[in-house]
Amino acid sequence: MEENHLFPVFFKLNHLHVLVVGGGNIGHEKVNALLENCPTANIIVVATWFLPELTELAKQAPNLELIQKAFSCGDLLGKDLAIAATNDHELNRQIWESAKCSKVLINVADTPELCDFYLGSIVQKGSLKIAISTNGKSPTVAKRLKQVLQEAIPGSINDVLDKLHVIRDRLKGDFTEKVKQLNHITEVLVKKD
Ligand SMILES: C[C@@]1(CC(=O)O)C2=NC(=C\c3[nH]c(c(CCC(=O)O)c3CC(=O)O)Cc3[nH]c(c(CC(=O)O)c3CCC(=O)O)/C=C3\N/C(=C\2)[C@@H](CCC(=O)O)[C@]3(C)CC(=O)O)/[C@H]1CCC(=O)O
Ligand SMILES: NC(=O)c1ccc[n+]([C@@H]2O[C@H](COP(=O)([O-])OP(=O)(O)OC[C@H]3O[C@@H](n4cnc5c(N)ncnc54)[C@H](O)[C@@H]3O)[C@@H](O)[C@H]2O)c1
Repeated sequence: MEENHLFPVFFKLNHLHVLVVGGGNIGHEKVNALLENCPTANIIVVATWFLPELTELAKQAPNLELIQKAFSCGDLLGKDLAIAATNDHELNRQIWESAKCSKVLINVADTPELCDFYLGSIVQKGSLKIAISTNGKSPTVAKRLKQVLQEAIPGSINDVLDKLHVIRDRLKGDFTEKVKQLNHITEVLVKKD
């Protein structure tokens, strides 16, 4: 069976600066995904035109800026992550090349082979977040699995996390002892009977 070699991490987008090139359907979809996860994400979108939905989003999101212009290499200055989401395949490749020169991690929406990272399908229940990837094979299956998990995981998981957080802060003793106690308290979560 082919393995998925992607390494998942959870970025703090309010600590980073993201450039999105393209403000059409996919640019809008990607910005929406970023903001749903982090409403205060620092995002600049550069595009020759914008979907009205994006213009609306920019009125609400405090750190989302839209700049109407054609892409130039300088747009990557000071950015940590970039998403190339224009409808011009050759331009997306040029944006990738510029990002590589600037050591900016990039997602090229129409070319998975060029992506340094993929966006995942995200399940959210309060503090809990699960990211799903199909190795780029079927984003639609990722979306469906998200729906299944969103239904299956009870909302009460957030109370469990809040309580465990309090207990974790209160536990005394050395690290090994803490781990032992936390494993004991949470045993019930994996017990089958
Ligand atoms: C998970 C999600 C996250 C997000 O975007 O936020 C995401 N795509 C979503 C939806 C979606 N994307 C597409 C459809 C149409 C049906 C279909 O093609 O299946 C639908 C379904 C829909 O919209 O209903 C089309 C599509 N997608 C890519 C290509 C290019 C190609 O494959 O060549 C094309 C063809 C374009 C064309 O044909 O022109 C590429 C990628 N899409 C990824 C992520 C990365 C792989 C993730 C993984 O490992 O599974 C990767 C590799 C790169 C990236 O974009 O990061 C989000 C689910 C949102 C949710 O959870 O609700
Ligand atoms: N990864 C995914 O999830 C996914 C899903 C579907 C489609 N796609 C791919 O995404 C791409 C974009 O599709 P779309 O529907 O958003 O296109 P679109 O036509 O809706 O939008 C194109 C955007 O690119 C901008 N643009 C074009 N030339 C530019 C330039 N020189 N400088 C700056 N901005 C420029 C336009 O201003 C516009 O905002 C397509 O290639 C499609 O194959 C990816």
